[in-house]
Amino acid sequence: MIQTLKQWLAGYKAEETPSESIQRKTAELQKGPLPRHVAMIMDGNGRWAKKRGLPRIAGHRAGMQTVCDIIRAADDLGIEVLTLYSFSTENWKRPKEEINYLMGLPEEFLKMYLNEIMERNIHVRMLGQEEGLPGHTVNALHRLKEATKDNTGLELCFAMNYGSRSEILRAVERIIDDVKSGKMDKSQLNESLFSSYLFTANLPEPDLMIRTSGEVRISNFMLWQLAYSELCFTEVQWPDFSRERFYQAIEDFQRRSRRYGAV
Ligand SMILES: CCc1cc(N2CCCCCC2)n2ncc(-c3ccc(F)cc3)c2n1
Repeated sequence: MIQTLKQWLAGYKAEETPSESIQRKTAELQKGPLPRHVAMIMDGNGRWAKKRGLPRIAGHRAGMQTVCDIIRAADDLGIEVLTLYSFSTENWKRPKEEINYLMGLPEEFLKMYLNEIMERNIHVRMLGQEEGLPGHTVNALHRLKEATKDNTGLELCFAMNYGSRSEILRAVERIIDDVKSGKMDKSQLNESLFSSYLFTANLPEPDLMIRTSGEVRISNFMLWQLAYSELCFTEVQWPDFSRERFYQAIEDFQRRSRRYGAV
C-alpha cells in the first residue's frame, strides 16, 4: 500500500532506454508479421485504484504512465498506427470530479511528453467529436495536433468523446447531404467510400484490438473498422499492462492464422 502510494506520488518515470533483453525481444518480433494498426480499450483503471484503496483518479494517473510505455513499445516495434480509446461518449455519465480530472489529462500528456513525441517523430490525431469537450482540453488537443502535423512516424490516435454508433450515424448524415447536394451519386457508395466518412478515414483498419481488465465486449468502439480484426482480451488491468504484455499480445497475433472470413 505504501509502495503503491509512493509510486503514485512519484508520478511519471523518466524515459527508460530499452534494456538489451527488450531490444532483443523487439528485434525478434520484427522478424514476424506485425499488425499495421493496433487499437486498445484501456480498461480497469478505476478497479485498479479501488483494489489499492486509492481514489479512482489514481488509476487514471497510473494509466497515463502505461499509455506512454505502450506508445514507446509500439514505436520501437514499428507499428504504423496505435489507437487508444481514452474517453467514450458513455463516460460523460461518470462523477463530475472524475470527468474534470480526465479532461485535464491531454494537457498533462502535452506537458510531460511532447518533447519525446517530437523526438520520436510521432503524429498525433484525435478520433471523436470536439463538441462538448472543455475549451482547455480542445486547446491541448489542437496544440498536440499542430506540433506534430509534419511528423511522419507512428500515427497515434486518441479516441476521445468517441462512440462508434454516433460515428456511423454522422457518416450516414454526411453521405445523405452529399447525395442531396449532388457532390456524390448514390451509385458510387461502397464500403471504401463509406469508410472515408468515418473519423478513421485514410487509416488502415485495426489488425489487432486489445482490451484490458477482463471485459469481453467491444463497447461501441470502432464497430465498422474492427470487422476483420483479431481480438485479444486480457485480465490485466490497464495500469498493470506493460511493454512485456503488449509484446505477448503481438506474439499471440503472430501465431494466429488470419483468414479474413475465407476457409
Ligand atoms: C480525456 C480522457 C483521457 C484519459 C486518459 N486516461 C484515462 C483512461 C485510460 C488510462 C489512460 C489515462 N488519457 N491518457 C492519455 C490521454 C490523452 C488524450 C488525448 C491526447 F491528445 C493526449 C493524451 C487521455 N485522455
